[in-house]
Amino acid sequence: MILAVDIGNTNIVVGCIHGEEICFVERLSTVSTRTELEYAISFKNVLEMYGVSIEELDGGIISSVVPPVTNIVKHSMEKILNQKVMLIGPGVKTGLNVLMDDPRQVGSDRIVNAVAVVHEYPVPAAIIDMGTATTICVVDGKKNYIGGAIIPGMRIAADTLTARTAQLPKISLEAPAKLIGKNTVDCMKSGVFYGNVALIDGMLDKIEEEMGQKLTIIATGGLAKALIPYCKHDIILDDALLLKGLKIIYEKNK
Ligand SMILES: Nc1ncnc2c1ncn2[C@@H]1O[C@H](COP(=O)(O)OP(=O)(O)O)[C@@H](O)[C@H]1O
Ligand SMILES: CC(C)(COP(=O)(O)O)[C@@H](O)C(=O)NCCC(=O)O
Ligand SMILES: [K+]
Repeated sequence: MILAVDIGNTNIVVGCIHGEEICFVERLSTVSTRTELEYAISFKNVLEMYGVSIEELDGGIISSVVPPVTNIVKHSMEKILNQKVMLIGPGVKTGLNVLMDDPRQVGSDRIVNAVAVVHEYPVPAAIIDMGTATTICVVDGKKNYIGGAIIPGMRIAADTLTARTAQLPKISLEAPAKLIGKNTVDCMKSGVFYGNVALIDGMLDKIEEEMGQKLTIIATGGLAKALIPYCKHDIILDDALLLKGLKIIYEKNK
């Protein structure tokens, strides 16, 4: 069994993978002031909650898009596992052909998601990751990573609307009953929520147009579950996509 960790700008996703089976997926907040010990205690607690003992773990792997937190988390995992932990980055084989101006610039979460997709789903494919940012990544019919888009995440969009105006309150991110809002809060919720639904559908239409073919579409990330069911495209929800990619990369490099 391996301990797989994905450090995002809002949350650290933690999971254990045994063979092909994802045993659990949980989230801790990404907090740059937390210490190695504090993260180690959190990881130990999560493992204990799911009845996983340290002896069952063969190793660990991390993907991070938050450099200031990467080493703190890496060292905390090494403390628990008592061995070196693999970090996605230079020198780690992913098997993915990244056709970008500078492949090193691409966020490791986007690479790892794409590795899982080419392994598990028909290509060409588009991956939507709705986290702090909403990212779209496109894999072509030859399993090349060819690019995508980076969009302000739904929480960022809502919070910026609140922060940069005098009269707009902080809102939660659920779908209001009607698209045409009758009060400030419902108007904001409609704009942010249904606006993002339209954005996803619109981007997918345009991407399929540019590619000249239909794509398999897979969505992941903390906000996907709530929003994707409202989209008109056929979209597969896969909460564990990144963990699956980490497992594949771990096996390739161990
Ligand atoms: N289980 C959940 N249910 C609803 N919203 C969630 C859940 N998990 C995360 N979120 C929301 O998703 C966003 C972060 O998504 P996540 O994929 O964890 O981000 P990142 O990878 O950027 O750290 C936040 O706005 C958070 O409030
Ligand atoms: C685009 C991101 C900020 C998304 O991060 P997240 O929302 O998962 O926290 C991250 O993948 C990143 O920092 N990428 C580097 C730039 C790039 O991918 O081109
Ligand atoms: K992410």
